[in-house]
Amino acid sequence: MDFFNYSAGKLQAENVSLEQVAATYGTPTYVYSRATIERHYNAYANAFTSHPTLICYAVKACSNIAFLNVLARMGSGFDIVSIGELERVLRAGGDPAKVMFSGLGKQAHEMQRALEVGIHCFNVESEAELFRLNGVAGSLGKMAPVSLRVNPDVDAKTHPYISTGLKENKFGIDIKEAVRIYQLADSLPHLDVMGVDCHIGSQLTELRPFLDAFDRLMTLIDELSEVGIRIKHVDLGGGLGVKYRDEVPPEPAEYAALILEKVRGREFSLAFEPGRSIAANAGVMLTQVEFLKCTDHKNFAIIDGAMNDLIRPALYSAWMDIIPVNLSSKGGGEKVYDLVGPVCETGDFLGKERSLNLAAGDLLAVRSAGAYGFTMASNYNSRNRAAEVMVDGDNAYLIRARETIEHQLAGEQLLPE
Ligand SMILES: Cc1ncc(COP(=O)(O)O)c(C=O)c1O
Ligand SMILES: N[C@@H](CCCC[NH3+])C(=O)O
Repeated sequence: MDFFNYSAGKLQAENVSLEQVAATYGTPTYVYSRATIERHYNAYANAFTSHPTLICYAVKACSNIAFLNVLARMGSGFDIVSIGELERVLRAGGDPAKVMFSGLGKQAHEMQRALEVGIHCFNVESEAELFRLNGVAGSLGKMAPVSLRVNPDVDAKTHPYISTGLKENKFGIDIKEAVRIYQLADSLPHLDVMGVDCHIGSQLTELRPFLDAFDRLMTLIDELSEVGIRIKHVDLGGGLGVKYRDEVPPEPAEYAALILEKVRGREFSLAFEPGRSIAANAGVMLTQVEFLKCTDHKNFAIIDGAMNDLIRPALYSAWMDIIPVNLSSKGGGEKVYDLVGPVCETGDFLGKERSLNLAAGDLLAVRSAGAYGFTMASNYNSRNRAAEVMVDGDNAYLIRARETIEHQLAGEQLLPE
């Protein structure tokens, strides 16, 4: 079911008119649907009821506090990669005991804060990080719960920039080295070896690579058991893809059925870190056409949303669906347009060669923008970052005001005279 639907030729999110949202809050604006976030989270939670499983939403996909709060109220855990993300989770009412701390460059102060609030587990990616974590935990008189993120060397068959589980990628510990490094972790006095973790990439549209990675982790777990190391949880990371155009990604239930088949008789619990599959299709970005510029070679629609607001098309050549908010445009009929922003870069486009009937002032919705949209936004060209709105049934709530120049200038100073 899609919560962004047309009613009488006008696009709505749940029962709220997006034209009204744009009139109230301006553009560009991200709009999320609470019901969709809940439905996507439940698709995971309900799929794994037969085995102890922790769903840790990957905060990097969309880190708005209201968005996180919707998930926290449902009992979700969280996968974080920085102290900033941890503070957001705490502010949103998330339970620190359900937080996984991923990322390959954790700083000592970040480890300290995470230990103080009592997170579930650190996913450690190198020997050097093990030593640092052991030192920080020791200085606090605590034991740090750890998993090693192993790199299982499987091809996720996704875009090279978002594939993370191959041996040439910077992530994780080579699975061939893993037993030795687990023994090292086990010997350090302030580390408590809990689990094994992997994350092989993002926007995967096939289950085979996940299953191959899982099989490799099972072999590792058996090897660890032979040397007396018992694994309590297996974290398979995130990565399940979504439909942007014509992809047919597997549902969490299909993924769960195959994994649950493999865990039968095993004692460890499971964890997952889905980001995109919860957030992407729970959000759209609204943008307005500023000008049309038609030349002999090309037609451009210059819109007020740009690469600083939504970088995925520029960074990965990602195709995002762009649809009119009001189907009755005053434009003179369909033409093929490149939809470009005002930023001074040729790569500043949100869509190319789209057939649309457009007039200046028309509103457009960029679909599937809930994940890696606002969180990757910047102030490039000193543009203010967009507003964020959450639709909940009949109501729309402003959950982050549009940035202002004053926000941007705060903290900057001139040199003394
Ligand atoms: C360690 C880790 N976990 C979870 C995720 C979330 O991935 P996705 O948004 O593809 O579900 C990522 C991002 O790819 C990641 O790097
Ligand atoms: N940001 C990326 C995915 C990277 C996932 C984070 N490890 C995207 O928009 O597709």
